[in-house]
Amino acid sequence: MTPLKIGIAGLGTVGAGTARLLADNAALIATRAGRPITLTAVSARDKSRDRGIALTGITWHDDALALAADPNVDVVVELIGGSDGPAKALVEAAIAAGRPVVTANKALLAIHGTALAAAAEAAGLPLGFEAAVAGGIPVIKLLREGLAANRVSRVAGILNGTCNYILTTMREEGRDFPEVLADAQALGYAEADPAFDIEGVDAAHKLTILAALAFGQNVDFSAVHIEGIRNISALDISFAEELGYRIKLLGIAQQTPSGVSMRVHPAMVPVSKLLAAVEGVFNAVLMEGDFSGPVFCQGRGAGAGPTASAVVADLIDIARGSKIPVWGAAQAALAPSRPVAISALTGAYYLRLMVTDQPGVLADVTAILRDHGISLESMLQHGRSPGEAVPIVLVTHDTIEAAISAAISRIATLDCVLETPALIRIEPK
Ligand SMILES: NC(=O)c1ccc[n+]([C@@H]2O[C@H](COP(=O)([O-])OP(=O)(O)OC[C@H]3O[C@@H](n4cnc5c(N)ncnc54)[C@H](O)[C@@H]3O)[C@@H](O)[C@H]2O)c1
Ligand SMILES: N[C@@H](CCO)C(=O)O
Ligand code: NA
Repeated sequence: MTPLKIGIAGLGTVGAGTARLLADNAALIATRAGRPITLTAVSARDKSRDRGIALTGITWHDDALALAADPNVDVVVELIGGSDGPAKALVEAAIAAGRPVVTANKALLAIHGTALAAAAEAAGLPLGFEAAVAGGIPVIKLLREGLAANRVSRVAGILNGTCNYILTTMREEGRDFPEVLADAQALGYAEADPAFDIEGVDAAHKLTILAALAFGQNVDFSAVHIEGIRNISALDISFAEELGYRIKLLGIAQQTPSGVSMRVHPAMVPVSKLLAAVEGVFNAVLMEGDFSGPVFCQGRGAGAGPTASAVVADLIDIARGSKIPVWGAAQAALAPSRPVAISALTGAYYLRLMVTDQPGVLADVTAILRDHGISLESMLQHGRSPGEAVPIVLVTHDTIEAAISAAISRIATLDCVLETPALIRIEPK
């Protein structure tokens, strides 16, 4: 059978992992794809680096753009990364040259996904991106194909392996944030700039992609409310535990009467929920279809093996001649997104204050909450240290975010409040 010839740009964690998988499972892949999938060309920065993969007989291009024009390449696999620059130029050039593209680049798709899909559709070419969201979990296929008959009301997930690994390790081992981040980088989980992980941007790229598929809308990264995990302290992790929650960085896209609300932020997840038990580098996504009911999937969200698994799944689809629309419907059928402001969100909140331990503090704080119509479910304070700084935790009943934000702005100005208050949204029980 004629092989499908692959050119890979970028031989880092994912690129080298993909080359390894194509070699190690070649016979099985050929059987399932109906023909061999063969690596014929690569482009990377450093030709002399040992990546543990054999590159003999494979064409080396110093310029990744040359892959798009190489007559010995049928499919271009973009594993460089970055929303613009060489990754975007390569994907555009490959489509213009009539080559299908597979990419793991969520930043590129979240920002330029509409234009790239339009170009691919006009050229009648597949554009695969299973690896871009939740690594080895086949969540793109699940939403676009498995749940294609459903009206989806909500997608919620743990979408960043680095953050979940950091939060899990901080809780289990009581280690500090920077030290655990260095581990995640060494394991190949983090983005080239790990700020994308810890600031929630990477999870927001992935949520943008999931929301486009789930709600039949164009990608709209700018509509996502984004908060990362930089300010999550060991103190909040331990209070969460005491209250029966785990702190997770969640990405949530939800249909509301006024549009699709999209947000990424740390959340207190009740320990009884499936998402609370997803630990380490694992990702998970919970989807609600009107006929399917809830669908939950879990797997490794980052790292060479899981991500390569998703890249090669897309290559097998292409070898099989699959013709699935990039975003699950013709480009013309997709709607613009209708963003919903975070201030309109309703839910319960965890509020932790560092205050001076003195009479009247709680009365001042609760008076402000009362003035904003916010009622309390519970309160925690441990021990007494008169005149010293102590943490107090307040858990609210459901309230509108605009009210709690306004209340916190006032609480932060009280003399007895010593630090910026910590506010964490609570997922429903
Ligand atoms: N690491 C993961 O777990 C993971 C998981 C899912 C998706 N991704 C995505 O996969 C892509 C690659 O990530 P990675 O972790 O392998 O990154 P990486 O930094 O390990 O690898 C990227 C490689 O691209 C090379 N490169 C840079 N500019 C180039 C150019 N102009 N031409 C050719 N090569 C060039 C770099 O030298 C580097 O080796 C990114 O889009 C990332 O977001 C990564
Ligand atoms: N940096 C990403 C890689 C997987 O997309 C993560 O940690 O989840
Ligand atoms: Na995936």
